[in-house]
This record gives sequence, C-alpha cells and structure tokens, in this order.
Amino acid sequence: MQPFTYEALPARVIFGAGTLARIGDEVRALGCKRALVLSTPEQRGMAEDLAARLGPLSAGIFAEATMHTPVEVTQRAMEALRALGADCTVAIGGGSTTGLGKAIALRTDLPQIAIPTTYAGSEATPILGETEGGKKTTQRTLKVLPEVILYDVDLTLSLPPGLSATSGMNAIAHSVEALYARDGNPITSAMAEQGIAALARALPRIMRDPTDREARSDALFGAWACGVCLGTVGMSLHHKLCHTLGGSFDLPHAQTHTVVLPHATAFNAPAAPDAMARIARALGAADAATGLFDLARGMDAPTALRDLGMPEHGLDRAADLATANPYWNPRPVERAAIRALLDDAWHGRRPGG
Ligand SMILES: NC(=O)C1=CN([C@@H]2O[C@H](COP(=O)(O)OP(=O)(O)OC[C@H]3O[C@@H](n4cnc5c(N)ncnc54)[C@H](O)[C@@H]3O)[C@@H](O)[C@H]2O)C=CC1
Ligand SMILES: O=C(O)/C=C\C(=O)CC(=O)O
Repeated sequence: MQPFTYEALPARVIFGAGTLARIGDEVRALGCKRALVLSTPEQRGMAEDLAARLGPLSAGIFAEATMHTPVEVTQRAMEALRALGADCTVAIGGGSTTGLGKAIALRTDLPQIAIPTTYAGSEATPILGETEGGKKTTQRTLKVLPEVILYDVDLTLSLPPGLSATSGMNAIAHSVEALYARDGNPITSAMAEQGIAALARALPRIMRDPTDREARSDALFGAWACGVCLGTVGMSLHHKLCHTLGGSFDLPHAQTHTVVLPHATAFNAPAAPDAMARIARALGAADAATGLFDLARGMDAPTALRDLGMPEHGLDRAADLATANPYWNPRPVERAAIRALLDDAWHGRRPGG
C-alpha cells in the first residue's frame, strides 16, 4: 500500500425513492424557516411541486438557473433571496441549478439542500464554476459544499435518455480522472471503480427503458460516488480540455465530456496502466479508452466535437488554451499531442482504431 492522505468531506446524504417527502424535516433540521427553491425554467414544474410540499417553509421560487452559473443570474437570485427573506436554498435540478445554489452560498453562507436530478455530481463537491464577461473561472471552497444532498430516484425518471447518457458519461469522467489523480487514495479509488461500474451497468438499461427504477437507482448511486471522487481529489487533462471547450467555445457541458473522455483516456493510458486496468474492469471492457467510446456510441451519444458545433478552425486555439498554463497530468501535456487528440475527438475516431 502506498502512503496516502485522505480528507473526507462533510455530507449528509439521503438516498432512495420518494425521499422528497422528507424535505420539510430537512429544512427544519437545518434550523431554517424560509427556503428559496431554485430550478431552471424547464424544471419550474418540479420546483412548484416542491414549494407546495414545503408549504409555509417555502419563501418562493427562483427558476432562472442556467448552465455555467452566469453571475448576472446569481445577482438576480440574490435580489429575490433578500426580497423574500429566505434563510436557506433548496436547489432541485442538475449541475446548473446546484451551481446557482452554490453561488448563493458563496455570497451569503446560507445553508443549502441539493436535490439532484441529473448525474453531474456537483452536489458532492466544494467546486464552483462561474461565468462573467464570457470567462469561466472555477474555485474550490467548503463554503459552497451543500449541507444536505437529498437523492430521490423518482425525480430522475423524467431525465430524457440522451441527457441521461451524456450526464452519466460526465460522472464517469470524474472517476476516470480520480483513478490516476496525483493525490489519489484507496478510498476514493474504490468509490471511483464502484461509480463507473454502476453507471456502465445502468445507462444501457436506461436507454432501453428510462422508467427502469432499479437502473435509475444504480445510476444515481454511481453519480454520487463519482461526484465524491471529483470533490476529494484533483482532476487533470480531461477536465481541463472540457473546461476550455465549454468556456471558450460555448459547447454543451455533459456532451463535451462524453466526446472527449475516450481520447483523454487514450492519451493518458501509457502513463497510468493501473488506473486503465481498473477502468476497463469497471466497464467490463478489454480496454479503458475503447470501452468508454463504445459505451457512448452504444447509447447513440455524441462521439464527435464537430457534431457539438465545434468549428474545425478552433482546434488550434483550443490546443493553445489547454496547454498555456502548466498543470499536473500523469503524462506530460505537449501541444502537438493535444492538437492530435483534439483532431481525433473532432472527427469522432475510435481510439486505437
Ligand atoms: N461544480 C461541480 O462540481 C460541477 C459542476 N457542473 C456544472 O453543471 C452544469 C451542467 O449540469 P448538467 O446536470 O449537465 O445539466 P443542467 O443542470 O444544465 O440540466 C440540463 C437540462 O436538463 C434539465 N433536467 C435536469 N434534470 C431533469 C430531469 N430529471 N427531468 C427533466 N429535465 C431535467 C434541466 O432543467 C436542463 O434544462 C455545468 O454548468 C457544469 O459546469 C457539473 C459537474 C460538476
Ligand atoms: O467539468 C466538470 O464536470 C466538473 C467541474 C465543473 O464543471 C466545475 C464547474 O465549472 O462548475
């Protein structure tokens, strides 16, 4: 056993089906009386249902959450929070809504409850990315870690198959990078393997039947495990590339992760053989990178950056941006190799094929 340091994050996690019924008790247990319910415009219906359950514990709804947490949306949410006299937030939705709850917590220190409805994993991390003036910056601080995560499998039944596939691949990416993280440790690695295996098992079943509760439950558990990995160890090349592509080329978050992951994995494979063996084992595949590509392709998820709206002439700039500032990665990051990786991802080539 290699020496390691492991720092667990504080978390109260409630997991099951029908757990939304416990929301009032959770708000009261935090010592709060007026919760501001957060959602995207698309999930306003879920937010209204939640507010109705909360009854007098609901201060109101702010349903303007959007991807990449723009600060102008956060400012409007802060105005609503003050006007309604809220003393905590309850974010019901995917990573975008969780991000808004975190941005409010950063500014107010108010407690937050996250009710995740995708597999992004943000609810389990002390990480917040915010966008201002077209630039996305990310920070790590315990101030943004939700006090309570309430997982209700029933809320994920409506997540469309396409979003389930890409969001699940986003979660898997956290575990892939955790398995070769410089600050990796046996606890996080065990969760990473378990998270990948749960999602790789569940996602194809969800594609066949989005209402399969057992598969949905497996996937949501996998998402939590992968989110814990993202929260406890450092990420490398893959997350850096996706951050660059999402932030500078406005590509959709989970879809970008889905396309890039097999290529970043193939790039790192020679430098991280143990991690690759564990990823392949969790996927039930002969090889980690091709196993990830085949998982995505088998779900009809996107496999090429060109299909996400990435212009081919932008690949040079993306390679420049992704290699401008040094960061740790198991394999040294050189511009020419990253440019070749991006070319493979743009065309959607099968790694090693
Ligand atoms: N800070 C962190 O640790 C992390 C942050 N993120 C951030 O999260 C954002 C992406 O989050 P995602 O969850 O991928 O997407 P999202 O939260 O934007 O959701 C995508 C769409 O699906 C809808 N949706 C969500 N759950 C649904 C359900 N159960 N039924 C029907 N519709 C549903 C949403 O309303 C939205 O329209 C990005 O901004 C990303 O940077 C992602 C992972 C980790
Ligand atoms: O890329 C990811 O899935 C993980 C982290 C983030 O998205 C951080 C953020 O920009 O919100």
